[in-house]
Amino acid sequence: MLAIALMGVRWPGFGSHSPEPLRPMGTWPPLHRGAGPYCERAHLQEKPLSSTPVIGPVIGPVIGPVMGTAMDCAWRVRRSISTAGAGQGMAPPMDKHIEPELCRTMKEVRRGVDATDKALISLLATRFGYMRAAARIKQTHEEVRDEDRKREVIDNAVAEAKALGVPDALIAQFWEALVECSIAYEGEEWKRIRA
Ligand SMILES: O=C(O)C(=O)C[C@]1(C(=O)O)C=C[C@@H](O)C=C1
Repeated sequence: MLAIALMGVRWPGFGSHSPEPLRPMGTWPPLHRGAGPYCERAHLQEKPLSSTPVIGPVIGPVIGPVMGTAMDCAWRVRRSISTAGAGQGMAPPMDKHIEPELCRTMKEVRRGVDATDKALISLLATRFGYMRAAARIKQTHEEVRDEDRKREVIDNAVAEAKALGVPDALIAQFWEALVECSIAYEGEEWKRIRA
């Protein structure tokens, strides 16, 4: 048994479901920008406990399958959390979630969607704050709608979507609606401040 342990046999079940091979730090290929702020540093994670060589063969066969699942899940959540918002100053912290490519159940997917939506709302709250600022700064109500700037904002979003590999036609539609909502909000705000 000791000989097997010293040979580095892995703890059965621990991390055995991991869909990606673990690589030593620094050996991962550069991530496509589409990986986004929440996985930018994912490849810097240390190895999970699945690599523990000594105790594995002794008690692993007994508690491995149960603990393995729990540890694997915990590792995937931790891996996501520890990378949330990495390197993106404006990215809000995200609730516990598992990165999309690591999800295996709809429960995990929906938890990720809910966490993402919450972060998006936080960013939208910031954006609408800038609309209130614009409403305060613009001297006339006619200035609220600026078609040139609207075009520029949508073009920026489309360019970013292309860079991230997101369907840019959908993003263009999305931003059209977003800027129109922003104009409506800013217009109401402009009037409210001066009423
Ligand atoms: O840049 C502005 O002037 C804004 O008020 C912001 C904003 C936007 O949503 O980004 C809103 C209204 C304008 O038509 C253009 C852009």
